[in-house]
Amino acid sequence: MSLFQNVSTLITDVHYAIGLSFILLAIPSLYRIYFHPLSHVPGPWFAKVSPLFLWIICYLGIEGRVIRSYHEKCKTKVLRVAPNSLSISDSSAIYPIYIASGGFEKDVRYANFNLGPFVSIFSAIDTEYRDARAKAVAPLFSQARLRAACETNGVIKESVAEFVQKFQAYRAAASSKENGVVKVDMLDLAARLSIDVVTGYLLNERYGGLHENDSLPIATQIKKKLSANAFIFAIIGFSRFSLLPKRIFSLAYSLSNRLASNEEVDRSAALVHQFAEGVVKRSVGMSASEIDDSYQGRLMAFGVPPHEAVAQSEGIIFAGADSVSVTLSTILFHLVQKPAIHTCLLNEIVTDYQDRSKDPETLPYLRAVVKEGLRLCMANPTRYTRVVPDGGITVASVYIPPKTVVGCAAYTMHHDEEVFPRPFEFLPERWLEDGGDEGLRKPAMQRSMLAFGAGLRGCIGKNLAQRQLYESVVAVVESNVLEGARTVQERIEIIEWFNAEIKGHKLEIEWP
Ligand code: HEM
Repeated sequence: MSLFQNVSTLITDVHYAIGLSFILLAIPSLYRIYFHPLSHVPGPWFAKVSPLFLWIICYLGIEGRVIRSYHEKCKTKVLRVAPNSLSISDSSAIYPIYIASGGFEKDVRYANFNLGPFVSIFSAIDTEYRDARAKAVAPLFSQARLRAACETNGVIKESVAEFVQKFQAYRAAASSKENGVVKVDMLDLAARLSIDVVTGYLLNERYGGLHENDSLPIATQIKKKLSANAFIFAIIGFSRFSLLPKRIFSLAYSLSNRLASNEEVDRSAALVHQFAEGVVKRSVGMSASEIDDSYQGRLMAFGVPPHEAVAQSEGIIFAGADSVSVTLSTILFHLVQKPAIHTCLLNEIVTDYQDRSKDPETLPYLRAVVKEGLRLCMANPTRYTRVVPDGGITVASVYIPPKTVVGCAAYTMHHDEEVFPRPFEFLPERWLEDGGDEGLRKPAMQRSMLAFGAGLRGCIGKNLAQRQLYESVVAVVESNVLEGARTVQERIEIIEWFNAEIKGHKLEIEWP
């Protein structure tokens, strides 16, 4: 055979191969666009043919804003975001998906959140496994126990008071430009408070976030970040892979760990692990009443072995500490940017809350501020995914067949312009009965709030988180520590992974 014949056979073979690949790709793509049981649901064509689009926006941390923009572009409440996955922006779907009869089952992506070999309350798909553990620890989140922790000598009360003292000391140093320090990072301070509250309240021993650098000069303290941060940010960061199928996830996770192996993360994870191991060790041999009083004690009394109790304790430290600190620092950030709101809040506290006889949640303006903070904070901005059971459901007149993965996202719900006009602005007044529209919007706003998720698999720590938020906002506002401050960043920018990351890991303020 001549060289010419060889080359022309090769070209023909390449043509065939390209043609064949094209057909192999085109057939499933055409099926997914025109014949799939979800072919009637609007969405961009590339999302219909492959999950790659969803994986990429998840990885890049832009899932919330991109999906919201496609809901608007396609003018639909039910959007196809992957061949078998939908985003829903209709608040009437929250009840059937998350609440009725315990809600739909979590989808397999939650297995990517397991604590290594252990399944957590959060990552469990099997509801029996989850319910047994959740039942063991549920009494710890009762309002009566929380109220006691907010009274004098209670762990929440004490931690919040120390947080404000630290804030005031940092302010004094930054105002006098001690050793060149001029800014205070509220996110870091809030993280220190939150880890101390969640550990002190649930594990009966404070991690020591607020005091870990007390021996250092104040200017050095201000510059240093919480020792558990690197561990927390590493967990947040790996959720960028959370939508991948388990096998690809494990591969991507171990590869990224190897490439980005980092001593700081290892040191930080070891510190949190040592702490959790310590509290579990000290719990072995506790009295019955002490067991009753701690998260790890209750889990072990239920039958969880100590090494699993260590992992579950690390899991709850992460779940509790990060989201509350993001929410608290978001609220404080807006109070700095809008001093008029700070003044209204202070007036309400001075007028109606001096004797501390009532529950802070009954103060209308304070409640509005906290609600608006929860709306905007985006601690968990993306879809809480669930699987449609047999029989399917109909949402906004769109039939959704069984086995479809569906989810509502706080980013889409909380930024719905029809429900929350000027959705990206911090406007607590919108929650007041006399907030300009006689409270007419309020029922729809309430229905659209998803900060803590909804139903049985909604946030187990909601009461604890809210208590800490109310106590801290009152204490900060009363202390006047924010007076005269201005924010260094103009706005809060987040990376929209399953747990949001505040860009740059800081929310700084200064006193010019
Ligand atoms: C402002 C603070 C918080 C926010 C915004 C928040 C948000 C959420 C959301 C949205 C979910 C449901 C996710 C889903 O359906 O996929 C959730 C679940 C959960 N949260 Fe929170 N959370 C906060 C504080 C806490 C605290 C303080 C704790 C515990 C100390 C906690 C522990 C959990 C656990 C264990 C679950 C899983 C519940 C289950 O699946 O049964 N969270 N949280």
